[in-house]
Amino acid sequence: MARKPLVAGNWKMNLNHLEAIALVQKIAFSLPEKYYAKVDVTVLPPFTDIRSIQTLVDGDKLLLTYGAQDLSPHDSGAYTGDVSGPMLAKLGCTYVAVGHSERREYHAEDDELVNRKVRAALKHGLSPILCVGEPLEVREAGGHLEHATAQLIAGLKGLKADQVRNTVIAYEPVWAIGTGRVATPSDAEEVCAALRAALADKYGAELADELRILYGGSVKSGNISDLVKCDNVDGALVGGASLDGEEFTKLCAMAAGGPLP
Ligand SMILES: O=C(CO)COP(=O)(O)O
Repeated sequence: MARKPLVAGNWKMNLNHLEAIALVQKIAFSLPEKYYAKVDVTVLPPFTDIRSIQTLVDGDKLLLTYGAQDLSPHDSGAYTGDVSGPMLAKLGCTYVAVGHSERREYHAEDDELVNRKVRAALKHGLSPILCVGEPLEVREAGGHLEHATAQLIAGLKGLKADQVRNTVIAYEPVWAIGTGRVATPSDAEEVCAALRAALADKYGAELADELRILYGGSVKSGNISDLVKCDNVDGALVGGASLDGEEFTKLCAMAAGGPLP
């Protein structure tokens, strides 16, 4: 089955709302509309930027979507500093990243919490981008397939096939994030294929075939083509390169199969 690639720009803790508007305008201006037939493009800004982006996307009827980098497992209540699924849904978010390795590391998020966040996202009509991936020592010890697969299964625990249909998986090896050390296409394919096999095992081949599995970690316009040529890599979760409008636009065009005119 041909899955439409998705390129998601994870801005992390960068860009205020004015800078966000400028970047989204730049992407909208630089990526011709016809590319959206071949690639879905989304940006995941900090929470403080989302309302501004919503206004711009709605007002100018832009074809890109947007989402958030995290959400609370709760719907509302005394959870100082948290932002809930209903709040993000109300802002028109399509996606929300869950279980990014930076959240797991700096906020001590474990698989159980990640699973609750995946459920919260799905409950409110948001597509979770469930991030999995091994640290360097696990890769060096040869445990990367087991590690990523275990995180995937734990993140989706208790969910039925119908519920996971709107989920996106992102394989992001920790050693490739922000290091300039991109996984080789065959490394990425090996893990993404194993993740799809695990999904097929649990939910059946038909659903596993539909779900998009992204690769993330030092993706740039110069290496995206070889990654998306892999059978089981359906796009990218992009950090640093998503902050530069020109570079990100080029990257999206390459993911769609060709350079910009
Ligand atoms: O963490 C990432 C995306 O979520 C990857 O970051 P870089 O593209 O900067 O390596």
